[in-house]
Order: sequence, then C-alpha cells, then structure tokens
Amino acid sequence: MTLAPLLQVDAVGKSFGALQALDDISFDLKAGETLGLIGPNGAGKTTLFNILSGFLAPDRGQVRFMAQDIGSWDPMRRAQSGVVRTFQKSLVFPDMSVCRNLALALLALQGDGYRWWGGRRALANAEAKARQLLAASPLADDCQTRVGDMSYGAQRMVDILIALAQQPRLLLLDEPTAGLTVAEAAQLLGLVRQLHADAAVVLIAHDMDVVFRECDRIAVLNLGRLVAVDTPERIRSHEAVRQAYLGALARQEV
Ligand SMILES: Nc1ncnc2c1ncn2[C@@H]1O[C@H](COP(=O)(O)OP(=O)(O)OP(=O)(O)O)[C@@H](O)[C@H]1O
Repeated sequence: MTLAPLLQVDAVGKSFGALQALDDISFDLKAGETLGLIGPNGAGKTTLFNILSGFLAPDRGQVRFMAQDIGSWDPMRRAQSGVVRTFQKSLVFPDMSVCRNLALALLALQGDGYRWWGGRRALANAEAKARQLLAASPLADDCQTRVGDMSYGAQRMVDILIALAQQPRLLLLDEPTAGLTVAEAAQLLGLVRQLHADAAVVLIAHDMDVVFRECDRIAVLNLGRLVAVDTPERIRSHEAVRQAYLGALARQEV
C-alpha cells in the first residue's frame, strides 16, 4: 500500500498586484523527507512558506496536509496540527533561559494567550517537558542559561528546539543555518532528524553546500515558477537550474 504524501501542494499561485510571486506551484512531500527550497532573491520562497503556514492565502490552487485541505486553517490551527515554522529572524527571548523559552513556546501552542502568566502549574509542566527535550540535545547543560549569553550557533539551535518542542509533522525552516559553518549546520539539522525522524522538513537556505548535503530532494524556484524538484544529483545536472544558478553550482564542482 502506498501512503498518501504528508503534504500536497497543487497548482498554487499568488499575485501581489501585477506581480506574480508564485505561479502554478505543485509538489508533494513525504514524512521523513527533507526538501531544500532554493532560488534567487525574490524567487517566492518566503511567499510559499507564508502560504504553507497560513499567514497568506493563495489566489489559486490547494494545499493538502495529511490528506486534508487546510486552506481555511489559520496559522494557530496549522501549528497545533503539526505545521511548524521558523522565521529568518529569531523569535527567542534573549533575557530568558533556554528552558523558559521552550516552555513559553509550548504554552503558546496550547492557545491560552496570556492567561498562562498566572498559571504556575502550567508553566512548571511546560518547563518539565522542555527539560526532557533539552536532555536529548547538545544543549542539555544549558537549561538555565540566558539565551542572550549563548554563542550565535547555540542560539540558532534554541530556535530549532523551540520548533521541535511543538511536535512538528511538517517543519518549515527559513534560513536556520544562515551564519553557521557547514559543520554547525549539519549538527543543527542532525538534531531535527535525531528528535523527529519522521517529520517532513522544508529548508530554505542560501548555502548550497548545506542544501546539497542535507536534503533528499531540492525544489528550485525562479521568478515564482518551479524550475525543478529532484534529487541533488539530478538538480546538479539540470540544464535550466544550471542556467539560473551557474555560479553557485559551479562552486559545487558539478
Ligand atoms: N506583501 C507583499 N507585497 C508585495 N510584494 C510582495 C509581498 N511579499 C513578497 N512580495 C514580492 O514577491 C516576490 C517574492 O518574494 P519572496 O519574499 O517570496 O521571495 P524570496 O524568494 O523569499 O526572496 P529572499 O530570498 O530575498 O527572501 C518579490 O518580488 C517580493 O518583492
């Protein structure tokens, strides 16, 4: 029996006024798969993330998650169902500890708004869950560390742990590895696989080394169109991709 894909994007389009930011985008994603999403500035990567996470509605097409049309679901409902997104700009509270940051993410997901500030027990429960998650990570000894005192790479790892605390089935990572070395990026993405092996991941990254090493397949966007979706090997030799990415792919020794 063939399982239905976790995510099905079907003929999605989005315009801003006269600008067609996305045109006829279709692809599938299976549980456990990592898809790299690459393309030059303005290609439409963030617009696609906004549509998948419910911050923008497409003008055309359909997004199905676990075989359901999620077009009418708001970002909170999607997050509670396992569609979890990170942003280019970190959302951590630098003055709080790692543990408290994770706990607040867990509480926010429960949709209790600010009432949880009064709920000491809810916070204690969330912090206990956060400690469990941390124990299995390279930041096991940093539960009480103030995030603002950590290295840049460690802070990016806190971003990922916050996303993982939300039990993602589909994890949308927007440039999580920017500013990291290839080794740090591999460690960060390894953590996703270690803690959530069956989550599907869509990764936006500008670093071609990271994308070609870490992704099972790569989707190439250019001017709002999907140029190709294929394995890294095939993407390297794809003629239209080579045209769009001549310089970057040349550095990959294709
Ligand atoms: N809210 C908006 N209003 C008008 N135009 C927009 C809006 N959001 C995005 N665009 C335009 O849509 C196109 C795609 O933008 P998008 O941010 O999705 O590209 P991107 O591939 O994520 O680029 P980058 O790598 O620079 O982040 C761009 O031309 C951008 O200027």
